[in-house]
Amino acid sequence: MIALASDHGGYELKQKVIGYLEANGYTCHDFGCYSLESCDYPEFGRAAAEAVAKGECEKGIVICTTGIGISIVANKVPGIRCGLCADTYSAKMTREHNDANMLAMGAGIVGPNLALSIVETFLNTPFSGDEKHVRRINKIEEEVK
Ligand SMILES: O=C(CO)[C@H](O)[C@H](O)COP(=O)(O)O
Repeated sequence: MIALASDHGGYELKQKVIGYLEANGYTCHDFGCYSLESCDYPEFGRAAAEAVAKGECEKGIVICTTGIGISIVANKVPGIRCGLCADTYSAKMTREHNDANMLAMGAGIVGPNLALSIVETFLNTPFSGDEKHVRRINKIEEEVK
């Protein structure tokens, strides 16, 4: 189960991502928004992040115009490591090194084809499990206690 959320700026790209995910066998839980009407990204991004933090969804993908605001919101939820990615290298590295459980993208930054490549890379790259990365992630979790 993948949690998704966007504001109006990310709505159309989110619909494309949902279509891609469902076509590839994923189940999606869309926490909103549900139209192009202007809205506030914090409420939707927080709802998706809380579902991931509680284990109700395995991973989350959040989208606004830049990806910045909604990634800030997601990263304020304890247990969330949300990587803002505009390229597939970052998507690979945020899984391998940061064990990111959420991906943020900016619909005004990445086009739909690149966005779907980023999503595919993010979902199919495992955490490396390297001791140094585990240690660093544990330090992140200590910082937010
Ligand atoms: O990228 C964003 C936050 O980081 C938002 O999508 C953006 O700020 C929305 O702006 P507007 O209401 O002017 O469309």
